[in-house]
Amino acid sequence: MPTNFIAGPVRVRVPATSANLGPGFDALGLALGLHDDVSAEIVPTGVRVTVTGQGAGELPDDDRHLVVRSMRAAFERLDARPTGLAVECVNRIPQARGLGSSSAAIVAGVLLARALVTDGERRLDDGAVLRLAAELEGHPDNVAPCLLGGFTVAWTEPTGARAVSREVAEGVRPTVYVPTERGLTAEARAALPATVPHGDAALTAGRAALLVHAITTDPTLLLPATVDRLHQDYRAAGMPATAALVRALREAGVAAVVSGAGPTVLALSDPPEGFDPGRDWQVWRLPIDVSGARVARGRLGHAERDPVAAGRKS
Ligand SMILES: Nc1ncnc2c1ncn2[C@@H]1O[C@H](COP(=O)(O)OP(=O)(O)O)[C@@H](O)[C@H]1O
Ligand SMILES: N[C@@H](CCOP(=O)(O)O)C(=O)O
Repeated sequence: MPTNFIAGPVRVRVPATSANLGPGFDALGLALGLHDDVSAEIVPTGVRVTVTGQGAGELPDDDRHLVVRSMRAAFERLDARPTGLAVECVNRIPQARGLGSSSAAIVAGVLLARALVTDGERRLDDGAVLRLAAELEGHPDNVAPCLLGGFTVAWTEPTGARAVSREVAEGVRPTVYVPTERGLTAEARAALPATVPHGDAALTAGRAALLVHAITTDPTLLLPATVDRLHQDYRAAGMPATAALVRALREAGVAAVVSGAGPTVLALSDPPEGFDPGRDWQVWRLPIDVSGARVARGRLGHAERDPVAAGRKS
């Protein structure tokens, strides 16, 4: 049976995410109140991508664009063949910084493709969307909070990725310290060893379990709960300023970790009055995104087209 497309554009708002949260490598993640807005429409021919904000003038404007590649992957699952695509991206999530920009682009693409197909939700349910997005990203810990919002635990079974989302306790106050320099996740993953000492694995597993309790119930435990021995030390040489800031914040009693694969630093509690991060970081206090990716009919409106998110001008 031929696939039918809906008439007119659809849009999606996708949150930034911070993965790992210290000990939860490739498993734990948090959705943050900083978003990309993307719209897509079926057009008679060709592929056209416009980008405003982060990545404008750098990202490809054709089939190589990650949103389009993700749409293509979803269309394939849906057995749908669009004639052409027009995509508009308003990006606020800094790219290659450890804030899940690639996952946001992938989730946007998969959800937009599904929304453009008339019976898309029936043919690609939410579980299938998570599985496909995790497959495209290569690990599930960013796409899970991006889709579900809140704090998520993700894991992979033989059939693919799964995830649960939990509400975050009051008193968890995320701040991100975003540097100018970039770091590609693929390169940071290449810095990891194939095996780790049993003691490091055991310690980290215990802290990851404690973190689920700390972040959902008792934030006073966040400092011990964010100790990791699986990835941050191995990656420190590639991001010395990040490692130094994590250390300084932790010595000041702040539950700070490398955000994702870095080089952004995530603090889950407030720094002491007058704390000086010591160089030119962009420092953003971000709310938690509780709803995850949201899809709607229609093109981007005036508010969605503002590339600078409210409160993000520090
Ligand atoms: N909004 C976007 N649109 C298109 N491509 C993107 C977007 N965000 C990220 N990417 C692609 O993903 C790369 C960064 O991915 P990655 O190294 O995983 O960093 P991050 O931690 O930001 O996800 C970018 O260099 C770019 O190629
Ligand atoms: N678990 C992954 C998380 C990568 O997150 P990103 O935001 O840097 O893409 C890893 O640590 O490699």
